[in-house]
Amino acid sequence: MKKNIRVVGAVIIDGDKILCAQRGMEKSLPGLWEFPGGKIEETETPQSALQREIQEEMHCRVEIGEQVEHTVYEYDFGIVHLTTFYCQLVEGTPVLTEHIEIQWLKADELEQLEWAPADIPAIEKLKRTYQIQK
Ligand SMILES: Nc1nc2c([nH]c(=O)n2[C@H]2C[C@H](O)[C@@H](COP(=O)(O)OP(=O)(O)OP(=O)(O)O)O2)c(=O)[nH]1
Repeated sequence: MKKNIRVVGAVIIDGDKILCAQRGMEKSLPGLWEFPGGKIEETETPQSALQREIQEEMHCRVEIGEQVEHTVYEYDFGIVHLTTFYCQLVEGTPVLTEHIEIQWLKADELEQLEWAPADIPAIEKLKRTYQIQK
């Protein structure tokens, strides 16, 4: 049986732009785009895991808001349960550590990147939400 992997991702919003991060080439899903974040550890809530991951990966602190989307996607290496949350930067600016590249894009530009498959529902939801606001 495949292992279940619980993952959180931060949809960091600054004005009308969203932070996108490109995965390293030595990782699973090499070179695909994702929301910064990672696996939830045993003792963590989704929010505390997200806060820790953003601190570790981006060297900044965020305020975590509403859930954007929850998706379950079966990869060859396991079943990823991905929950994404709206976040605002409250301290520091994101820096590159383990990602290859970061980009700030508008919601309707997100689909220009090649995203990890588990992220597609969140990308579509963000695009719809943005269209309603316009
Ligand atoms: N952080 C993050 N991970 C995602 C997203 N979408 C998606 O399918 N994933 C997958 C990639 C990884 O398999 C897993 C996140 O684990 P991680 O970020 O802690 O793991 P990792 O890449 O450092 O290590 P590994 O999977 O290469 O072992 O979830 C996303 O938007 N953000």
